[in-house]
Parts: sequence; C-alpha cells; structure tokens
Amino acid sequence: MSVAVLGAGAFGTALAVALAAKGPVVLWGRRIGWTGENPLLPGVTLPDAVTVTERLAQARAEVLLVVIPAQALGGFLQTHASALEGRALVACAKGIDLATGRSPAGMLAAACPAATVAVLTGPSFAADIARGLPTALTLACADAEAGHALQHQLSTPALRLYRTTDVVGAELGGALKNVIAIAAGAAIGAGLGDSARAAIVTRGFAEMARFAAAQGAEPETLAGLSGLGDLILTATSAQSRNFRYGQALGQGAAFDAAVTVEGAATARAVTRLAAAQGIEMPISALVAGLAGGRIDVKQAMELLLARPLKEE
Ligand SMILES: NC(=O)C1=CN([C@@H]2O[C@H](COP(=O)(O)OP(=O)(O)OC[C@H]3O[C@@H](n4cnc5c(N)ncnc54)[C@H](OP(=O)(O)O)[C@@H]3O)[C@@H](O)[C@H]2O)C=CC1
Ligand SMILES: O=C(CO)COP(=O)(O)O
Repeated sequence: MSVAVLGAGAFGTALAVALAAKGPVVLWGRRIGWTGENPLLPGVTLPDAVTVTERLAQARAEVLLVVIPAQALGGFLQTHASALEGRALVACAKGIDLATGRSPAGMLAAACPAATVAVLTGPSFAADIARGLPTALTLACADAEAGHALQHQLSTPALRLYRTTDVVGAELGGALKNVIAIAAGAAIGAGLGDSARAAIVTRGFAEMARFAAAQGAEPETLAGLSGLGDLILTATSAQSRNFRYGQALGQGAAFDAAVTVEGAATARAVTRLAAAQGIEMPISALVAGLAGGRIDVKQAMELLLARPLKEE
C-alpha cells in the first residue's frame, strides 16, 4: 500500500514521519519553504523514507491522508478534487467548515463521490507522534471492510488505531473538543481555577454529546478516544493551541493569528447549526462570542452562572 500525506504542517509532517516506519511516504505541501526540518515541527528530522514535494502529481498513492485545516480544505478541494477522486481519503483535520457546515470527511465525500472516505482522529499532539511516543487514535470508516484494512495499514508499533464505523461521532468529537478546550483555556487564563475548568469540561462534554447525538452519532464514540479522550488532552495541556488561545483570551493577551486554532471558527459553525436545530450549546455559543470579540471572559462567566438551575 502506498501512502501520501497532503498538507505539510505540523500534523501532516508528524504523520509522515510515523508512517515512514512502514515504508515510503510522500509529503505534499503547497509551498515548502524549508529543507530537513519543518519549522512548524521543530526538532524533528525527516527520515529518508519521506519524500517532500510541492507537486501534487507526485502524491499518486492509494491512500491519501488529508491534513489541511478545516477552513482551508474547501479552497484546496476546489482546485485539486479531481486529483483525489477514487482513492482512499483519510480526513485528519478537526473542525466544521463555516461556509458549508460540513465536516472534513463530509467535504471530501462531496468533492470526490467515488472515493472511500475515512477519518483519523483522537488525542495526539504532532510533536508526540513525530517523536514516536505511544499514541492511540480512532480510524473511522463507514465501510467496515475498508476501515479494517486502513486500521492495519496505518497502525505502527507506537501508533495504535482503534476502528469504528461511526464517522459522524468520531469527527464531531474531534471538532467540538477544540471549542471546549478554548473555554477551558479561557477559564485558566482568567484565573478562575481548576474547579471551574473541570465544570466547563464536563458541561462542555455534555453539549458535545447532545449535539453529536442529534446528528446521529453513537454515544460510545463520544465517550471514546475521539471525543472524551481528545477533550481531556486538549483541555488540560498547554501544548494545545486551542487551549493556549483560550488562555490568551482569558488574560486579555494577544495571540499570533498565524497559529492554527480550529476551535474558533468551529464554535461559530456549530453555534449556527445548533441554533437552527434548537440544540442548547451555551459554552460553544460563548466561545463563539469570545472568539468574535463580542464578549469578554468575565461577561461569559456571568452569563453561564446566571443560567437557570437545572437537573444534571
Ligand atoms: N498539530 C497537532 O498536534 C494536531 C493537528 N490536528 C489537526 O490537523 C489539522 C492541521 O493542523 P496542523 O498541521 O497542526 O496545522 P499547521 O498550522 O501546523 O499547518 C497547516 C498546514 O496546512 C497548509 N495549508 C493551509 N491551507 C492550505 C491549502 N489551501 N492548500 C494546501 N495546504 C494548505 C499550510 O500551508 P501554508 O504554510 O502554505 O499555509 C500548513 O502547512 C488541523 O485540523 C488540526 O486540528 C490533529 C491532531 C493533532
Ligand atoms: O488535536 C489536537 C490534539 O489531539 C491538537 O490540538 P491543538 O490543535 O489545540 O494544538
């Protein structure tokens, strides 16, 4: 099986490094301005088995891992969908597209109807994967047979993939945990304490599960690696860009706009979808307000605490 990774950011590069343990990997980026070490993944030297290219035609593999941020994926597909058609496409981004309300796998399936679409998601920092640290992820594919094959093709001794056919649940867990991680970071940044963070993470998980169930996801998927597992990682680690962005909001500090923070746009996208479906997502709505600069953390907390008392 041949593998190519599309998107040479931190995560794409890390996945290419990990999969190079099993054979040659092509890593495609639209503008590779580096040699030897990707500045988005400092300290990681590429193995010889990884070929880096700016020519998409060189990424002619059977399995393509698509690791382009959710809000950029639509633009990429507009130009390049025909080059991806008919292959096994593994969506690795975590978000919901603001323009269409679709998940990355949904966007791939719409753009490439003859492709087999799967999802790779779960708790994993690029730096950990690239260093070969043990990691467990979820491989989701509606086609159980194809999912089984991909699970084995993409697992390595350090990267252990569990499989599911619940694509919707796996993707929503990964997208929504970023939103809640921003809220957790904001609470810590504003000095509200670890107890407040635990409350936000737990109530945030409740709204993740509520929204996902309404889209047809299995509750077990949300409670697994792709949902709760990734929420725990992202809401508790300063390695997370979403958490750090939230922290900056809580501190009233500036944050580098060039850093990928999927949860900011996803908060807006999910708030819009939830409102249209009558689903209550108070924390996500407040994160959308915070990210849009419409409210500050103090106002957000006042609004949360003023909500009517209710059953858990
Ligand atoms: N980093 C991590 O630890 C993890 C990340 N993820 C997910 O992976 C996805 C990618 O994140 P990550 O790699 O970290 O992000 P980075 O910010 O490190 O890199 C993003 C990459 O996407 C490229 N890109 C942006 N727009 C396009 C486009 N239109 N066409 C082609 N390439 C494009 C950028 O290229 P350019 O420099 O040219 O703009 C850049 O190389 C996100 O959804 C993230 O949530 C998932 C798990 C872990
Ligand atoms: O998805 C991730 C960990 O599983 C990476 O999180 P950040 O994008 O917040 O860094």
